[in-house]
Amino acid sequence: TQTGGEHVALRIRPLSDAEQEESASVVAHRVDEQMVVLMDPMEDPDDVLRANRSREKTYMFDVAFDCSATQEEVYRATTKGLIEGLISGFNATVFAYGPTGCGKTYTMLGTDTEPGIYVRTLNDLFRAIEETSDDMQYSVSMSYLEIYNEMIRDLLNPSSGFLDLREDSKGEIQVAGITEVSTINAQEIMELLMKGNKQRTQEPTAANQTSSRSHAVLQVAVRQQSRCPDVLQEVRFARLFMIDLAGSERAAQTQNRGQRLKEGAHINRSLLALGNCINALSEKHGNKYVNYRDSKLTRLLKDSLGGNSRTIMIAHISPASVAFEESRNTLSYADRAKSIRTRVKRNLFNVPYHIAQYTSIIADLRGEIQRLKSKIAEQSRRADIRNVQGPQTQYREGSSLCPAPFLMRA
Ligand SMILES: Nc1ncnc2c1ncn2[C@@H]1O[C@H](COP(=O)(O)OP(=O)(O)OP(=O)(O)O)[C@@H](O)[C@H]1O
Repeated sequence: TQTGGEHVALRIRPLSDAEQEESASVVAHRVDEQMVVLMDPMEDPDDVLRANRSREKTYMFDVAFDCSATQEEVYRATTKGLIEGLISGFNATVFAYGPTGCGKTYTMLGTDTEPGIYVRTLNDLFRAIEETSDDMQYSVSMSYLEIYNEMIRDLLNPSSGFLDLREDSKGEIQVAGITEVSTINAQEIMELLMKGNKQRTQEPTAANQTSSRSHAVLQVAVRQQSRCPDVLQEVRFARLFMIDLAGSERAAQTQNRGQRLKEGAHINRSLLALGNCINALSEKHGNKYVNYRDSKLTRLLKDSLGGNSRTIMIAHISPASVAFEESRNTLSYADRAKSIRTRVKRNLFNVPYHIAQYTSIIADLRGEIQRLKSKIAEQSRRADIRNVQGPQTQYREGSSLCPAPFLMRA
């Protein structure tokens, strides 16, 4: 068992064209590797009387990035470290949080030329598996879904309708009927994810032309088993969730009406439930009751948030003055997430063997017994021959064939 601290990163994206056109100033700055300052755009630096009412605030995270950070740097500092644990049976979760248009999809999926965390993680996972595959046998499967208005859709097979969450016999939450893909070709995966992402419910909002209205969840399951057959076969199983959350802005702030307002309410329900779980989990001595059942997202993430998983949150903000309120909300949400503590244990279990497998193991063991029996028989036959020859040798004392020690004893 390991105690994993919540790992919270913050990424500030570059000013967008629209923000530049609005002549927005930059109010969010990365001070150093961990510190971020959000300045108050309303503040007049010459107004000494109001200086102590400033809303300027600094925040500390495990790691902070600004617009100069590359996709590789963000991946290395956040997610890369999870892979070793994943192939040893530890669950992990990475989620991208933040308001619409602040770079969540860019960080997670990225572009063809600047791929994000999904593909980089899978590439390194496959490489790590290849390096240990002499002794271990792995199977990897992937699924990609969205949660939109509290309904689950398979992004790899959108025509399959809405899917249900079920709890399996081990108490783990599974999505019934989801498409599972097993491929270790990174190019193929990127194509699948790009295609899947196009199936996401996206609509232009006032805040983002191609705003994702849903939470997208890429789930990777890794199953590992020793290559040598044994009656009690140990199996390690781990799940990695990589989640691109829907925009966290309040419905009212994006001037949404009708359907958009309803979506906003559902998105907020999931994010509120997520926030409530984070709050409950981060209270040191207070109420430890965490209600995961409040939304599909928190039910699916039950193990990741409070239970058995290493969790990384990458919060995203715009640097622009016009986004001050949203950035402030995001920074304090991410700040609260820092105090979650999870206990992570390796997922190990023994597979109950099928009768046919027992029969083949018994046949193998019989063969092994037979081989050992004949080896023992051969050895005792040789020993008998030596015993018969031994005394004769001793009687030939003095002869040139007699070994020196016998001569001396005589
Ligand atoms: N770090 C970055 N560097 C360069 N471009 C970026 C960066 N972050 C975001 N962008 C660009 O900003 C735009 C909005 O980003 P993105 O779609 O990732 O936002 P989002 O947070 O996923 O939004 P939504 O919640 O609406 O889906 C995209 O055109 C994206 O390419």
